[in-house]
Amino acid sequence: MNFHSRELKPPRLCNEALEQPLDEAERTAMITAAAQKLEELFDILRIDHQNDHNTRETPMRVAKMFVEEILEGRFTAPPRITEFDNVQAYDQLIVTGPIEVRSMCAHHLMPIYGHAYIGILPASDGKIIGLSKYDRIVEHFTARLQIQEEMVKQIGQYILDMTRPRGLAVRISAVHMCKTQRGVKATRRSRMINTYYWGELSTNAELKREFIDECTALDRGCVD
Ligand SMILES: Nc1nc2c(ncn2[C@@H]2O[C@H](COP(=O)(O)OP(=O)(O)OP(=O)(O)O)[C@@H](O)[C@H]2O)c(=O)[nH]1
Repeated sequence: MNFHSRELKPPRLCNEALEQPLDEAERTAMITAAAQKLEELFDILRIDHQNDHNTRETPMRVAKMFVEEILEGRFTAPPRITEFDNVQAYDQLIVTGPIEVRSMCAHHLMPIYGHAYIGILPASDGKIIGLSKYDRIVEHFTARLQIQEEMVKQIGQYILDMTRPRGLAVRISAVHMCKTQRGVKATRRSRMINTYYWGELSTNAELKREFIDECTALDRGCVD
């Protein structure tokens, strides 16, 4: 699709971002084009979006929701990261979470929701990033069509590139509504949990155990 002078090539994967973030005019053009296609979809599904007061604005609403919310991470730049020098050479495990995960599954376009936990083993001569930035990074990489295995790796790789820690772990525990609301109609308590480890966290069993224990405590709300 061509918006104005710039050609917006689709990235190879649905969970990758465009080469350049959308500018305001491109964003508006994308929403308008998507709304027109959604109107066509409604026509095919025999939903009278012109006369039914409940669905009159829905194609535009849904188009906006996709571009500005659900897939926002494909169309915007990754969050700006504030780095601090690791002045005290802090080199022990830091665990942060739960961080809200709100995403959409690439196969059925159904919500994925749950929590992320991040474990960082900083390098004593490296950088420390602001705590809130982990939440922003998760928000950015989950606002795409995702599968959980790739989501943890994308989040981790970005943190790795930004901070070069000695070790890193990214864990997500989430409900996939493609499994609970349709198909096998699994119980809503059914979740998928996966963890990806890098550096010392991938080789040191004690550190892994410490990370999992902290996640379990945070998950149970044991830590105030
Ligand atoms: N490994 C993995 N599988 C996922 C994820 N999200 C959804 N799935 C699964 O991907 C599969 C989708 O492919 P298909 O088997 O072609 O879809 P389907 O015929 O509608 O399958 P059912 O969901 O079993 O009705 C389903 O088994 C989903 O449960 C994810 O994040 N990771």
